[in-house]
Amino acid sequence: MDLGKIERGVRLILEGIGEDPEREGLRKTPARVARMYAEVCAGLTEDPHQHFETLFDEHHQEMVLVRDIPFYSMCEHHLAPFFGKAHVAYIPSADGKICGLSKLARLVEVFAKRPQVQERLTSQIADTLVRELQPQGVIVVIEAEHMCMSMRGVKKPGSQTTTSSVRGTFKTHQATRNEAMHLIFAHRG
Ligand SMILES: Nc1nc2c(ncn2[C@@H]2O[C@H](COP(=O)(O)OP(=O)(O)OP(=O)(O)O)[C@@H](O)[C@H]2O)c(=O)[nH]1
Ligand SMILES: [Zn+2]
Repeated sequence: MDLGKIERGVRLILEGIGEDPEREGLRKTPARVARMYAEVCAGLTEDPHQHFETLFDEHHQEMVLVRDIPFYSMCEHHLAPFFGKAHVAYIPSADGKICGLSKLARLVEVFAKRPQVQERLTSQIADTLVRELQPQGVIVVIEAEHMCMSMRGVKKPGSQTTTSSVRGTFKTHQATRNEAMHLIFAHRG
């Protein structure tokens, strides 16, 4: 990550909007923003595989669901935040390979912390789980609000975008898919 380059860019933006980057309140802003971008885009330099080096053998042939995983990402069109909740479910492989529950949330983080579109975020999580766990099925549902739609442009605060990526059994077996959707959404009444 080239922090100096980001700093120079932020300084140019400040000049571009007619601000004085040398005034007291803004003097450290380019450096702060550079550190912020390094943090919110840290997933670009992370390999999701690192989170799946430790797996457990457990003959659990039913669904595992972690619901309501909060995330923050950056829309790649406007570099404005989009944020919400991810729900990640899988059915372990026939030979019974499971991962630590936190790893599902870590996977969301790796792909959220980079310039994204919600559709790709959803499918990257699903496809990585397929690759790492060879599960019988995976379903990923993401609900998010996009600041580029809330505070600018079409200005529709509160609008929620839902995306899903469905693999394996969840795709071929309607009842299994319905069960996952029920577990994800039913608690909302
Ligand atoms: N499919 C998809 N679109 C997104 C996402 N985040 C933002 N967008 C959209 O990206 C589009 C970019 O459209 P453009 O017409 O190039 O940009 P714009 O003129 O700023 O568009 P407006 O937002 O409509 O003002 C907008 O419609 C955004 O709502 C996302 O995660 N997925
Ligand atoms: Zn946007």
